Order: sequence, then C-alpha cells, then structure tokens
Amino acid sequence: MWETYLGKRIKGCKYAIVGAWKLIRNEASIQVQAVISIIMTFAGFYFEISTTEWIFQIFAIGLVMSIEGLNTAAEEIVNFVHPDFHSKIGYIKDVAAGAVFFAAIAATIIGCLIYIPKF
Ligand SMILES: Nc1ncnc2c1ncn2[C@@H]1O[C@H](COP(=O)(O)OP(=O)(O)OP(=O)(O)O)[C@@H](O)[C@H]1O
Repeated sequence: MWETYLGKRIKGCKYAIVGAWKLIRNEASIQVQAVISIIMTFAGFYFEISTTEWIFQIFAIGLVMSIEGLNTAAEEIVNFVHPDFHSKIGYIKDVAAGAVFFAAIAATIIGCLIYIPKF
C-alpha cells in the first residue's frame, strides 16, 4: 500500500508533519514565531478582522514560519557539511537570515495595516 503513488504522498505528508513538529519542539526562533502567531490569531478574533484581513494574516504567518524553517534547514546543512569557521559559511547563514528578515518586515507591515486602524 505504501509503495503506491497515493501511499508515497501520504508518507511524504507524515514526514512533513514530523518535520514541522521537530521545528516547533527544537527551534527557539520557530517557537517565538509560533507564540506570535497564536497571539495574532487571538487578536484576529478579538478585533473581528475581515475575511480579507484573515487571508493576509494567515499568509503572513505561513510565510514567516516557512522561511524561518528553511533558514533553520540551511543552518543545519552548513553546520553539518562544514562545522568550522569559514567566510562562505558566514555568508550563507547571513543571506538565509536576510530572507527571514524580508518576510518578517512584510508580515509586520501587514500587521500594522490590519490593526492600526482598529485603535
Ligand atoms: N561557521 C561559521 N563561519 C563563519 N561565520 C559564521 C559561522 N557560524 C556563524 N557565523 C556567523 O555568525 C552569525 C550567526 O550564526 P548562527 O546563526 O549559527 O548563530 P546563532 O544565531 O547564535 O545560532 P542559533 O540560531 O543556532 O542560536 C552568522 O549569520 C554568521 O555571520
């Protein structure tokens, strides 16, 4: 059953869920993002934001957490293949962190556009 096309897709989903759980359990940066996401979700219900605002908020949360996860994966790869100090490793880690920064800035702007008018 697991060797069929559908079986392989289901197995892939299982690994992805396990990976998401590992990120939440082990990575402080993801834990911070998860807590912020929960707070923003409560805020969404409290301020009764519109469907369009929910779409943007959920998209922003997904974007930041996805890129933060990819940043963690990039860090793990470079630490594994080259544990020693090297300027190229520093560059790779810096640009991976920079990608998170872009997503975080976009999410912050979306949050401001949604919530500032509510005050
Ligand atoms: N092996 C290395 N070679 C060169 N520069 C490095 C290396 N490791 C880290 N750096 C530099 O230090 C910065 C922070 O690295 P890293 O993300 O590993 O530290 P951290 O954020 O304290 O780690 P963690 O997220 O695991 O707590 C990198 O962006 C990079 O500029």
